Amino acid sequence: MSNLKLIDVTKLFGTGDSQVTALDHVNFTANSKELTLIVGPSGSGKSTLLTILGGLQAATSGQILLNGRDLNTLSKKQADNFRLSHIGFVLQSYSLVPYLTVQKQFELVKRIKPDNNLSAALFTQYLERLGITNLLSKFPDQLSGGQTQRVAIARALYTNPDYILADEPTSALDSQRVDEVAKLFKGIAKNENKAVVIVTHDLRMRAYADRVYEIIDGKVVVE
Ligand SMILES: Nc1ncnc2c1ncn2[C@@H]1O[C@H](COP(=O)(O)OP(=O)(O)OP(=O)(O)O)[C@@H](O)[C@H]1O
Repeated sequence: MSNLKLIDVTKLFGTGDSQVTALDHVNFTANSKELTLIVGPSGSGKSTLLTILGGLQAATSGQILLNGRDLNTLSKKQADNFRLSHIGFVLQSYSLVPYLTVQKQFELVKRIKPDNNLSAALFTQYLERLGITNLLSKFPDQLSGGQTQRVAIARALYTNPDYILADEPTSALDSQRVDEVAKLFKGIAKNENKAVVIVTHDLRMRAYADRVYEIIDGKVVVE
C-alpha cells in the first residue's frame, strides 16, 4: 500500500498586508485503493493543496512524504521524473494542445513517457467508458466542455499513474456522466491500486468517497 502525505503544510502567498494563508498547517493523506475527496468553499485552498501534493508548487513550510520519504529531499530532476512517472493530473485548465487531435494528444504523452503506460486494450476500455472513442479525430476547439473534460481524464489515466490528482474533473458533466466517471475513478482506485484524489463541489461524488477532507480558510475542518 502506498501513500502520499502532507505533514503540517502551510502555504503563504504574498507578503505584508496582502499576505494570504492559502493552507494553514494542513495534514492530509492519499492512500492507494482509496478515492479521497477534497471539498470546501471557493478560495478555501483546495487547488493549492492538490498542486502542492503533486509537486506543481512548493509549500512554504511542512513536509510532503511519499511512502514516508520526504519529497523535498529529491533533486529537481528526480522530482520531475517522479511526477511524470507516478502522478496523473486533471487540472481545471485541461491543458489540451490546441493544434493536436484527441488521438495526437495521447500520442504526445506517449512520446514524453514511452514506458509503463496503459495497455492498448485497457486504454480502449477507458475511452469507451468515458464515451470519447468517437472523438479521436477531433481538435480541442471542436469539443464541448464535458468532452474536453473526459479527454483530459483519459490523458491522465493513459500514463498509468499511481496517484491521480483531479481538480473539479466533473464540473462540466451531466448527472449520468458524473456517475460514470465517479464509478470509473472508484474502480481504478480499488482494482488498480491507485490513490485517486478529487477536488470537487459536486455532492454526488461523496457517495463514492472513501475519505472526505473539508477545507475552510486553509484549514482541514473535517477528516
Ligand atoms: N498564485 C497565487 N497567488 C496569490 N494568491 C493565490 C494564488 N493561488 C491561490 N491564491 C489564494 O489562495 C487562496 C486559496 O486558493 P485556491 O485556488 O487554492 O482555492 P480553491 O479552494 O481551490 O478555490 P476554487 O474552489 O474557487 O477553485 C485564495 O485566497 C486564493 O486567492
